[in-house]
Amino acid sequence: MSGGSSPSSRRNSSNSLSRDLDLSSEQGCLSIIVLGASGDLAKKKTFPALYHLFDQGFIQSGEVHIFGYARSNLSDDGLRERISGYLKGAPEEELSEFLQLIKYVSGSYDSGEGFEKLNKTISEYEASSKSESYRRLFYLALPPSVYPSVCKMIRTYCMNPSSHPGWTRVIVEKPFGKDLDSAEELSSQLGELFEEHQLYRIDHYLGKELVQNLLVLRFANRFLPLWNRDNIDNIQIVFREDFGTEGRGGYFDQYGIIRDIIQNHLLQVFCLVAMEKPVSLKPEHIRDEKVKVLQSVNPIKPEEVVLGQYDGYKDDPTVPDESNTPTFASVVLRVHNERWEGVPFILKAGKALNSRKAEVRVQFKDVPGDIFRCKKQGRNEFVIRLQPSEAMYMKVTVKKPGLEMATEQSELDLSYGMRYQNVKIPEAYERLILDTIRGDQQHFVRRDELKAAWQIFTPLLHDIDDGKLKAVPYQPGSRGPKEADELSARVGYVQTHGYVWIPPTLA
Ligand SMILES: NC(=O)C1=CN([C@@H]2O[C@H](COP(=O)(O)OP(=O)(O)OC[C@H]3O[C@@H](n4cnc5c(N)ncnc54)[C@H](OP(=O)(O)O)[C@@H]3O)[C@@H](O)[C@H]2O)C=CC1
Ligand SMILES: O=C1O[C@H](COP(=O)(O)O)[C@@H](O)[C@H](O)[C@H]1O
Repeated sequence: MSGGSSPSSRRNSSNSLSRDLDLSSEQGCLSIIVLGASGDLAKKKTFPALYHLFDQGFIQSGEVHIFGYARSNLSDDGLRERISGYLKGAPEEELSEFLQLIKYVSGSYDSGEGFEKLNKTISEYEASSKSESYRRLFYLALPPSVYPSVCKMIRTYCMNPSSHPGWTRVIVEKPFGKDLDSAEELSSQLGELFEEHQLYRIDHYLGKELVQNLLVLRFANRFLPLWNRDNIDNIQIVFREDFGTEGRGGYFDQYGIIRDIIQNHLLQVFCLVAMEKPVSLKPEHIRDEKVKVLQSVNPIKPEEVVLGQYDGYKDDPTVPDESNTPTFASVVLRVHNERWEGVPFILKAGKALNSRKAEVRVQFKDVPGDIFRCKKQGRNEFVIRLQPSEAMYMKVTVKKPGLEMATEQSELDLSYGMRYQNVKIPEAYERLILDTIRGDQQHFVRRDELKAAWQIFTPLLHDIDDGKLKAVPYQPGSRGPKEADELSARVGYVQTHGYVWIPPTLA
């Protein structure tokens, strides 16, 4: 938690940034409305992200007001108290200044009454602000089942008044549907109410520092023409969590790990790893390339899928005894294009495993004409660790220091904790909310991208739902089913043995 800077110095830093980014067209009175304000996501992610934006001067008193909306009967102070529970350690003065920006409005998600009241509260604040333009940002921290009715209410009662310039934007959270048909239905319902440029489909992985860095890494460097089937043998995109579905079994059981993690978070990472260079950094150019690569993915072969369910998952009373929902999956994607033909992309995610990490591991082919017996040392691997402890490292074979001409594996290492010691890496939600305020859709999922993503996974998901593919049991705290490592080996991944990393020290 940062602190210590005075509100005026925070404002100055924000002003200079605004100037650099030429955000003058994005000024005026800003209302941020968090729908589902009493819920988990709002408490744990949305309000803390708003606080951090405030703390850094990106949103400021006098310009912004925050409204919480939910069914619960709460007072302004009641909501503020809940939020401050998740902002422990924040300097008291700043926290209290931030909390004073928050108002609570209670109402249901499907009746005009509550939304009329909400609109009235926002309008009173706007009128008192004396601003020319009004910006309204709605954040739906809600279950997707209520998106259509809530969006209809926003459209009917709460749009930015046409008498004032400005905008209305809506952030929606995943899951966007359960399969291709349901996602398309949801997209059509929302599409009838809002234009695509007003909708921000959030995938918080796109707000992570090293995910955003993928584009820079690939397209701002000269050494990565190696990034193709001639040099790369296989690529793994891995998500591991060392805790189970604790308390979320009821939700999780309806979705499973493929819908929860792979179809969205890992597939977005896949897009950035596999797509071609966009024409420019314009959001539409980037998203065009993502759609293209998604459309080049071949149908998934059932023999290139391993599903697992950890022992004890069904002990949760909200999970049915006969559940076949996977808590672990390893799925091989194959891309039918000139760059990637023949290179397996192994997308692997699991809960209740032996470690927590998310990474991209690019494994290169064996060295041809191997005079140094490199094969024994292991292949070159380029690892981009998204979390925890952000890092990029390339495992390389080098001469072992000494008199002998011996080799060993070492690493070219960019550990963020070492290289950027005084830099605070922002939370994903912080960035993405700021992007929405600025109208930058680069890191949000476009409708056709979502459709292409569901097209890849829907046949597999239907087979799982129909019980045609079974989840094998695995021990909590393990690596997951051994069948997953066997699948990786079968499609070409060669595990390196004997590599030991010695963390660098400052001395
Ligand atoms: N800057 C930094 O912070 C750096 C840190 N390191 C650290 O050094 C250690 C070793 O690095 P590295 O070799 O890259 O990473 P790991 O040893 O974590 O993993 C190497 C690969 O082996 C796989 N693997 C692990 N166990 C098995 C198994 N039993 N069967 C089959 N496959 C297996 C992993 O799969 P899976 O992903 O499924 O686990 C992964 O693909 C790590 O702890 C790493 O974080 C190294 C370099 C730089
Ligand atoms: O979207 C989700 O992500 C979290 C993991 O997010 P991370 O930023 O901590 O990696 C996961 O626990 C949850 O099941 C899923 O819905």
